Amino acid sequence: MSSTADKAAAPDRFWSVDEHLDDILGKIRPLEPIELQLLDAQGCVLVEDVTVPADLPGFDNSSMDGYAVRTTDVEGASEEFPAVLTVIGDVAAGSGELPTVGHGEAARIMTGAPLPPGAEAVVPVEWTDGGTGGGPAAGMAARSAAPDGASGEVRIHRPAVARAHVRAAGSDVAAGALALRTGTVLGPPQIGLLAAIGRATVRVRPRPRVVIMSTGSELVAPGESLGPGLIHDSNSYVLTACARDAGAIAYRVGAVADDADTLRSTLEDQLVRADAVVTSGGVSVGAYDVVKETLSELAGEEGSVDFRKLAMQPGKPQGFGRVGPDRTPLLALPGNPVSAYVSFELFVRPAIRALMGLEPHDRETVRAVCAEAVASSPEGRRQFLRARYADGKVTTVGGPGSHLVKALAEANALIVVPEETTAVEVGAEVDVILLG
Ligand SMILES: Nc1nc2c(c(=O)[nH]1)N[C@H]1C(S)=C(S)[C@@H](COP(=O)(O)OP(=O)(O)OC[C@H]3O[C@@H](n4cnc5c(N)ncnc54)[C@H](O)[C@@H]3O)O[C@H]1N2
Ligand code: MOO
Repeated sequence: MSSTADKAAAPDRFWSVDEHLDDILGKIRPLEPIELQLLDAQGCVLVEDVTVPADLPGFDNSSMDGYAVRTTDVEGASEEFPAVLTVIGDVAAGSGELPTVGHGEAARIMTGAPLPPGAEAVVPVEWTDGGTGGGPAAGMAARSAAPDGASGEVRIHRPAVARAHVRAAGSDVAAGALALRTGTVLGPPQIGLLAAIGRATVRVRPRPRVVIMSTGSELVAPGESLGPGLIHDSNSYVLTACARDAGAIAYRVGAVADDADTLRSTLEDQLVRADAVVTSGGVSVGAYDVVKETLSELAGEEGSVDFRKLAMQPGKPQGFGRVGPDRTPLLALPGNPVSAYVSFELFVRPAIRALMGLEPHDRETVRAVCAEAVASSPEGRRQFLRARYADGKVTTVGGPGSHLVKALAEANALIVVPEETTAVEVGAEVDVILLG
């Protein structure tokens, strides 16, 4: 990592990709935990050990629709010589009052219903006549259509061992056991487990609120017509989508004009709802690069943002700092659309994950064979080429131009050409970041 003294000594030096990322991650702390409703906690990191308050399942219950019986009553039963039992009633899922099954008796029972006292096993309805007096039943008639099914006689065609088709209380997880350990990322199955054990809320690190601001007086919102020299603002959309995809709650701010006062006041307004701010555009060396101009002048309570050149392509000009009274992290990305996207992947995505208390890096990098040559790559810069990866092979899509959004939309990977490599031959192996 570069010290302040290094920077003062060489203000124009190129930062490596790793130095810039280290600088960002070194200054980002995970957000303070809060209690969230289960569904709001999806994708978040748990910050408590969750123990199971009561057995799951909470009671012995049937795993099949069938008949709850005593095993001795069905010993030796067959289709030819069925055991004939008196049906004493129904036990449906949710039944609170249970009939006691005595000798020579059976209760018709539904999947998930509590095993009634006296019964030792469940015989699936397909192994009975379903109370019809005919051959093997395919299922039970609906209670609404045949209320008498809960009475009369049933012929059982097979014997049953004790506990057959019975799910024991606590067989999923017992009371007092650890359900989920602190640090667990809450995906759908973990949320399901929490709900099953009765937890309505959990303590997690929240999703960061990320404000996305694109800048540029040439930008017009999609859906609006273009005047001369104007273009549609795509960066704020792609970056908002990226931020959501990374796990953030993203707030897209419409394009801000290249005007220092507007930028400053918009930023001030947005800081109240931001755990991080991402800007695009205005970080290069032009006369209208207002982000750089405005944010590099911040001082004292306003925080500070450092603008630097990175040894990468695309994504050379970048800014990073902390702004406002809460020292909210701000990442200023270059405006070229591909540069903005690649910069998000490399720097903002890990930053969002760090705010959530997650391992910053989640994109998989694999080795792949280049199916076509890369004619040239700038020496001293790590190049990220848009590509399609499949079955161990990778092919570039589009060229290296940072404006090629169609090719970006076709890519599923980035080829990483190292700083010292200036060309890649067909058949050579390269690192490929899979974009997921
Ligand atoms: N003389 C130099 N010129 C440039 C250099 C340099 O080193 N010397 N660096 C180039 C590189 S590399 C990049 S990347 C860009 C970065 O420029 P800015 O961050 O200042 O971005 P802008 O000038 O605002 O825009 C660049 C380009 O991208 C388009 N753009 C911007 N915002 C959006 C948006 N929200 N949606 C769609 N397109 C957007 C904008 O119209 C420009 O075409 O600077 C190079 N120049
Ligand atoms: O670095 Mo720029 O991001 O090459 O187009």
